[in-house]
Amino acid sequence: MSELPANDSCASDELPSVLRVDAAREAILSVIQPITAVQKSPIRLALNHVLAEAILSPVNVPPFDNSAMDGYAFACADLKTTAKLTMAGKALAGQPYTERLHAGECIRIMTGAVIPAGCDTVVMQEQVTVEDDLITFPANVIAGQNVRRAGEDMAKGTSVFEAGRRLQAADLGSLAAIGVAELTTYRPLRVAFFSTGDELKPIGQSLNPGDIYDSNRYTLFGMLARLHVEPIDLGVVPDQPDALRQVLSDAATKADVIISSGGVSVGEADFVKSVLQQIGQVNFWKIAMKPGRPLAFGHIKSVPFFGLPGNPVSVMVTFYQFVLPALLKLAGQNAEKPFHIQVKTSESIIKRSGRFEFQRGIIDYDAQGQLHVRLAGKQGSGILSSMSRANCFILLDETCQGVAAGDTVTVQPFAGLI
Ligand SMILES: Nc1nc2c(c(=O)[nH]1)N[C@H]1C(S)=C(S)[C@@H](COP(=O)(O)OP(=O)(O)OC[C@H]3O[C@@H](n4cnc5c(N)ncnc54)[C@H](O)[C@@H]3O)O[C@H]1N2
Ligand code: MOO
Repeated sequence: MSELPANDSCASDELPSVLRVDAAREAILSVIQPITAVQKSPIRLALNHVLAEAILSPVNVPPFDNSAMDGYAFACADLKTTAKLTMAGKALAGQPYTERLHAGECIRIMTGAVIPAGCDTVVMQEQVTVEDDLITFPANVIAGQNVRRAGEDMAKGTSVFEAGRRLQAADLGSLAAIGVAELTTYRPLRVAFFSTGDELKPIGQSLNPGDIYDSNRYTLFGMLARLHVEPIDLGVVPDQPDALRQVLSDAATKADVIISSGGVSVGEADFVKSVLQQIGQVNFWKIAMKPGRPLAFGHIKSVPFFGLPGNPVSVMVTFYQFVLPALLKLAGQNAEKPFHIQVKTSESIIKRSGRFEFQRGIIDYDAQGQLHVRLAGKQGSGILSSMSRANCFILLDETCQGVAAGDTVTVQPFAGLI
């Protein structure tokens, strides 16, 4: 691999006493205690909530054996001696056939209708010949075909969901299917967040020389909004220790977790670490990663605090890699393995050893229909547009010294948060 790009915002890779990415994540998770406060809510309002109770099915789903096809139901044994059966009645979904079935008879049946007593098999109507009430069946009918068994989806008394599950759309349907109207879930996390920096202006105001618009509060808001949290937007805090102290102390009285962006490096206006040290505790503040090396993690009283770096890509990467797993654990959600896949890269990737890199990539199909990944443009930690273009992180570990086109790399697809 040749030279690094000139606009690399993290040029020095040789800083001492930095934590590895996995060690930092473990250190964070080891001090996060899940909340215990719960609430009851109707299932529709529980979408995206974390279940605080295990759910066993009180019923069978489906509740009865029923037809998977529009067609004819009968006792399969009857077809041993004849291919023709006489239609004796009709069963529709919600309108069961209740008479007794005699030998040599079949029932016209619709999808979802109860399988009448005495029947065990259904043939779809396209496969029979109908002459008035006489139905001729094909050969090779298999006993039990097209019958959906009672409880085959969710059996009475068995586990449907474990506590700690974050409820998805399909789950709401499953809960409705077993007749559950209300649930106990953990209450939403209260997440306070703010930006720091004298250069930051809120959108709607005009920019003076040296000013930029505050974008981090919007990316943070967007990622938090995808989770089930109560966001507490504390705005932009100037680069003044007193102001920071005030905002942080106040946030610790009302939030379950506090997130800031900016002011964590070594510049003359970077006060986050020193203020955290005064009013709380700094657990660590440097990680061997790019982007996102300066990340102050600590707590104020018992409230975890994440001081994310100010660069717009760094804020998103560190949120995804550290804040997200912490928020999920804090919210009571069961841990999940990160979803990583191996994909060929269609271009070479520049990387020097030392730090774990999260480059922004696009997983796509090439002209031959093969899955591949390519870079989502420039990789500087200020290139926020690369996050909008990307659909995954390309994970390059500390020892990697660049990747050639055609090599296989590990990618982490964005999971609906970015
Ligand atoms: N001498 C050193 N300088 C820097 C180092 C270092 O190790 N030694 N690390 C660099 C790295 S890597 C990063 S990342 C940044 C992180 O610094 P801070 O967290 O103190 O961030 P700021 O200096 O406040 O801002 C960095 C950059 O991002 C812009 N920014 C900040 N907040 C926002 C916002 N809310 N919306 C949009 N853009 C924002 C800010 O204007 C700066 O351009 O430090 C490097 N320096
Ligand atoms: O550019 Mo720094 O490593 O982004 O976080």
